[in-house]
Amino acid sequence: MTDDDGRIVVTGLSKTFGPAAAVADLTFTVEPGSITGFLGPNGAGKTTTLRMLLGLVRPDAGVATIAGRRYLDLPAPGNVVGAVLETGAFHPARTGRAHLRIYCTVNGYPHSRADEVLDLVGLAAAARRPVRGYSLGMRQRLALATALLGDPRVLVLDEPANGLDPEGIAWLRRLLRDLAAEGRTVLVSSHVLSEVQQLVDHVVIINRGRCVRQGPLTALAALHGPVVSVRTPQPDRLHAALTRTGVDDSRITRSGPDRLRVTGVHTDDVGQLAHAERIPLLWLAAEHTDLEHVFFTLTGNSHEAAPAARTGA
Ligand SMILES: Nc1ncnc2c1ncn2[C@@H]1O[C@H](COP(=O)(O)OP(=O)(O)OP(=O)(O)O)[C@@H](O)[C@H]1O
Repeated sequence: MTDDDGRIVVTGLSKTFGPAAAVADLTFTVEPGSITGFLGPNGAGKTTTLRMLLGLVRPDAGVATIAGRRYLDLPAPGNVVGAVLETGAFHPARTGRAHLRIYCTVNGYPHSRADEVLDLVGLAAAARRPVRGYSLGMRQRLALATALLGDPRVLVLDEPANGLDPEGIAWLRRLLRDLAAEGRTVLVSSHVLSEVQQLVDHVVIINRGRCVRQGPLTALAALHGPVVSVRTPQPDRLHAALTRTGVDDSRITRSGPDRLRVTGVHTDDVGQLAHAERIPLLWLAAEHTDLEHVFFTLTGNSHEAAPAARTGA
């Protein structure tokens, strides 16, 4: 397996439905050996992009390739790409095992492969139960098992964390990490960064059909800079002192009656400034970078940024 084998390359992809562009001149690359989060708010164009990548929707312009070819031009797509776009398409009366065996028959895989992937996704104990009794999380696992049948180099998963409890997410993280460590390409979409933050090491963030950021998750954290939370009986004076030293007003928020939250400065700077101005401080702390806040800033959905305002506590 060489690195080129599993690269996803999206170049200038566009799709318009009626008057509105769902995807507009979208360009990004997903590298093998890592887990990439494909992120954007609801309606950003994630599913449309994945459907174009998988040959289910014809782009108006641009091209998406997997391992150097368009999906429809891949000679044995099931061995190259495993995809989960929706998890509702199971026959309710069929057992998980029967569902997978049908896929084995259709694709020419041995039936033993069904049991292997059931083991892999932790569904062996439920293999002989009808799917109608499966929880949403179990359906997610079965969908993932279906995608893994052909031992694909590339995995494309639409909202895989949806329906999983924290234990399920931890399990998914281990599984995807193992698959990526084997050199596979893993692309997972989500509209909630916090849901996949522990899962991914790279991100492609889209908004209104366009790429607004791509790169390592750690770079996203650096984009935000440090965040300081400070309590003082004189928040207005401290606010004014900060702006006098050049801190932009937009970086200072009042997060409580005696509390300010300041981005882009360090605790040392705030402490020294308060001392110089003789402003008493009751408390001063560096906050963990709130990636969700960065995400909302990038995608312009600041009205949803309530969790960020909460973090001063
Ligand atoms: N078949 C279609 N016909 C008309 N409009 C569509 C169609 N598919 C998607 N759209 C529109 O394109 C835009 C992008 O939708 P898409 O489902 O790709 O976004 P998304 O990022 O996957 O959102 P979500 O997280 O809600 O699934 C939306 O405005 C949607 O209403």
